[in-house]
Amino acid sequence: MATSRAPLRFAEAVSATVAESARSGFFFDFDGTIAPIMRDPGAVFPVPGAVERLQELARLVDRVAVVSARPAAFLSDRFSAAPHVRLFGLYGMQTVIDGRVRTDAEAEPWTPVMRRLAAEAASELPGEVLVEDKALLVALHYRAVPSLRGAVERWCSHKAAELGLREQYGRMVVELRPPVELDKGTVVLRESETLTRAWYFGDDLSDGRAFDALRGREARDPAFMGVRVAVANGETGDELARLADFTVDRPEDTPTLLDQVISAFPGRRAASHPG
Ligand SMILES: O=P(O)(O)OC[C@H]1O[C@H](O[C@H]2O[C@H](CO)[C@@H](O)[C@H](O)[C@H]2O)[C@H](O)[C@@H](O)[C@@H]1O
Repeated sequence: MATSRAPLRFAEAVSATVAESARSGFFFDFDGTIAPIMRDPGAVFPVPGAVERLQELARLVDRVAVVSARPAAFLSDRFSAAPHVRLFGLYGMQTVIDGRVRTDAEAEPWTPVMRRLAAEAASELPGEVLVEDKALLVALHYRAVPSLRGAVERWCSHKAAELGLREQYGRMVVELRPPVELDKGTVVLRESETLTRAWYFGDDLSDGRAFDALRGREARDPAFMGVRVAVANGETGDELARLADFTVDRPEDTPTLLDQVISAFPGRRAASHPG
């Protein structure tokens, strides 16, 4: 099921992780990686078995985290049954500490700008564009009408230049966000500082930053092993898969791959799959 894309063999990656479990970590993107892609972002829940696998892994290694563009409150709701899983939302601009959402101090002052931007998007763009107002981020979805991609991209480029914002392209979505130096790569780099093994699972362009962060760390520290797992999909193309050590075909396969990891720990069986 897992396909090796590089010299690293899956069994080697697993045994090296088990051998250094106290200094190992697993990091997961959410949408398209451990959750299905759907028309309505609000209707998305993790694939069957994902929450249980992440919680199980969190008992076995130093840390497990979800690193997503979703708001931290959304992640908190979806992972309420996995209290040991760390949650980083809005590309690291939010995190959940002791059950409370904390927002990055540099990003927070941009809230009024981003709220106004969401209102402008709703009034200036065609009604078929779904405006997802995430308080500090505005996501403009054209999944319902893919032919609106050009109009959405032009509007975003214009607004980014006018307001000094950053653009992030994704799966039938363009996002505008404050110009703070946080992304999935900076989160993973910081969170894996004390680790010698770190796995990252992703499906989209923004996940490339996390893959790059692991590569960079490997280059600086020969004792460090990064493991990149891509969830293949036609929308992102093969760009991420080419950078990955292993690929799975769809989010529903991620828990199955995690079963292979979990069952390698002494005395462990994977959590039973509810699906
Ligand atoms: O970092 P992620 O957790 O992968 O979040 C990336 C974006 O995911 C969501 O959009 C994507 O999934 C939607 C639901 O399946 C789908 O309708 C949309 O076309 C995809 O782009 C989320 O709604 C965005 O806010 C995230 O930026």
